[in-house]
Amino acid sequence: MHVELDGAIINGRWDCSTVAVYDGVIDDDLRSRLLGLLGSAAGWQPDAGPDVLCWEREGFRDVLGDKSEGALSWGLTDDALGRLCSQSPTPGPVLELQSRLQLLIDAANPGVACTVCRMPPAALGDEVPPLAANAPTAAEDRAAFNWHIDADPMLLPPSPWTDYYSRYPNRDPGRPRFVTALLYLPAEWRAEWGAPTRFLDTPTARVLETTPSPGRLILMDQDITHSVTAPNALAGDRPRYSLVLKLVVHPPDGGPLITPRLARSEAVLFGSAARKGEP
Ligand SMILES: O=C(O)CCC(=O)C(=O)O
Ligand SMILES: [Fe+2]
Repeated sequence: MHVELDGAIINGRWDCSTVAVYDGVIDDDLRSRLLGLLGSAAGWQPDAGPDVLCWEREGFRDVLGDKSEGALSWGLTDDALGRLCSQSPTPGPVLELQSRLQLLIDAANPGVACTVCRMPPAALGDEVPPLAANAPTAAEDRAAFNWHIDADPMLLPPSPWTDYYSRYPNRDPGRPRFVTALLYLPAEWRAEWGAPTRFLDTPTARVLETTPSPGRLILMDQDITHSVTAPNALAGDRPRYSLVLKLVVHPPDGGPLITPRLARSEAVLFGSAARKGEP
């Protein structure tokens, strides 16, 4: 599935955000090794609940690092997050994920050499890690999962990044595109357990949902308003684990001013994205 939403004219150019859903990019072996990074030991049973040596109850941590009061959901401890984000060395499964994402972007942009990088600390500061994980469960306070954006190159705080690139609309041709890779990690997830990710088409208030499925990968623009939802009671205690990797996709240096694509196929237009050319 490759969907466009949030259609608008930006700087005289028709612009839409993308949500692209990929099955089969993350095979079961890589899925289970990535899930293993969210626990401390081989004996951990992911379906029984988050490993308390790596997870704690906290407010949902969005890109601003807020811990909203009273809304308790599971978040990785600082130590576990540090291990996940480490680049000395980078955990093997994360390296492999990154190289598959580069191949996927290569395939989506034939003949155009785009480069996939982690969101650098120069853009959002050291407080916002480029990797995060979620483990919503049915028992949780649903208010914990707010609508949010991950980041927007137009709304960055002053930083070395804005010194260099200034602020610009995401998807501006020739500029780095802010993209999030979201991965569903449970070994099994049934439709009746719910917990979709929701994406808001702001101009029409219509909501697009992606259904969790083992190893399913979502590539999405970071400026889309979206939210996690909690599983429903049929899921029991089972957490719906997801891994989130914040990326920037650079178009080629000095080449034609293009916007890197997130999928090769033609997009289905959702909500306001279908309004192109309307008065
Ligand atoms: O797990 C999900 O459905 C989305 C997670 C998310 O939006 C985030 O961690 O920023
Ligand atoms: Fe998010």
